[in-house]
Amino acid sequence: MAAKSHEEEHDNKAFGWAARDQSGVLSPFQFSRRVTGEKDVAFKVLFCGICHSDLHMAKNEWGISTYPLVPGHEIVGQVTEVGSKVDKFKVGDKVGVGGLVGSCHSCDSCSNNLENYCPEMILTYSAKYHDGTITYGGYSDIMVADEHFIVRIPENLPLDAAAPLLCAGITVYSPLRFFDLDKPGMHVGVVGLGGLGHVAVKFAKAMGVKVTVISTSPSKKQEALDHLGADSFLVSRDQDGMQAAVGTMDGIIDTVSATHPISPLIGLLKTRGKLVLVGAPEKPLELPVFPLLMGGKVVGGSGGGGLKETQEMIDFAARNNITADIEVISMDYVNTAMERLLKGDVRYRFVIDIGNTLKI
Ligand SMILES: NC(=O)c1ccc[n+]([C@@H]2O[C@H](COP(=O)([O-])OP(=O)(O)OC[C@H]3O[C@@H](n4cnc5c(N)ncnc54)[C@H](O)[C@@H]3O)[C@@H](O)[C@H]2O)c1
Ligand SMILES: [Zn+2]
Repeated sequence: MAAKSHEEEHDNKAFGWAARDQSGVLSPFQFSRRVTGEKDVAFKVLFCGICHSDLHMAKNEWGISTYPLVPGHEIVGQVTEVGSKVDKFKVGDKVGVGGLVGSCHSCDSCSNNLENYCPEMILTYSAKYHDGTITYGGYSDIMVADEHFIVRIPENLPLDAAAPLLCAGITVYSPLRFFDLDKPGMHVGVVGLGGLGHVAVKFAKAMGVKVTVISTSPSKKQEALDHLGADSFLVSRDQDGMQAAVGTMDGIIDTVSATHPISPLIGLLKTRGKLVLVGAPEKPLELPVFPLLMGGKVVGGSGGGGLKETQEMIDFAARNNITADIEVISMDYVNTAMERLLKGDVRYRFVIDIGNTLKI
């Protein structure tokens, strides 16, 4: 039997924008989503952030993309239907979905609320769901997901500026907590002042940490200090400034999306300091060993976060009035937005107004 088309494999009609090949260019796409199952929550998508991962995936830079590919994993909206066994959500609730829509629920990682590290975790798009069909992300009109993967958006957060917390937010919050870089008085560096980096500054400041932004763009200095609340700003090419900061940081969150040298960053760490990589360049970074040995330093990584921690992060954001700084765009601007994102020309996250601008 021939496989059913994207439009017919499920009963609910859906519409979004998809990349068709490695050009990454997005265009309108009709597909379908499953009928709301007994543990599912269905919602109308209102806003969706554009993460740099969407760009890497649309262009298949990590070699795992399946086309047609509907990106989007910073998805927020309002619940339209819940399954008969859903008890945490009701119609009208404001909710979101981040990077994950499934996991095995029985491995060590899942048992420890780390669904993000489950070997069978299912990404929100371009992955195979339990029923064998391909998942599609939030650049689309409707969404359906198991209630376990649904996050409640606190009432006081604006939906558009809260959307990026579902990926950018949890991606930086989780390592600050796990690597013990969340203690008041500590000194943390944030490398790359983009979508992830700017919310890293906000979370770290709310935790009482002293923050230094390390960036290639001197033009971002004033805003980082005055507006985002960073304590200091280092231009990575400024050798004198970098030299003066050697050995001063307890940890560094590196959000850079392209390959870059990490030895200067390791140099900034105190003895036993930690460099945590969250940016995901397509090519490997060079790992210099001696700078690590000299000072017992640690290089680690972190990917997203589990669902319990994601809810904790967004509740923390609500208590501390943390949202992303966004540029809201219409759906048909998405390809231009992707080009600008590649050039670092956004302060600091594009969010698509799906509810008002996605038209068949
Ligand atoms: N670990 C995870 O779970 C996770 C989650 C989300 C995103 N990511 C990855 O994190 C990276 C950043 O994502 P984002 O959405 O914040 O992207 P972004 O484009 O908004 O920010 C990236 C920042 O890196 C800077 N940059 C780019 N190339 C650089 C270079 N060669 N040297 C120094 N700085 C450079 C840019 O100017 C920008 O400020 C991407 O690779 C993305 O795929 C990882
Ligand atoms: Zn992301």
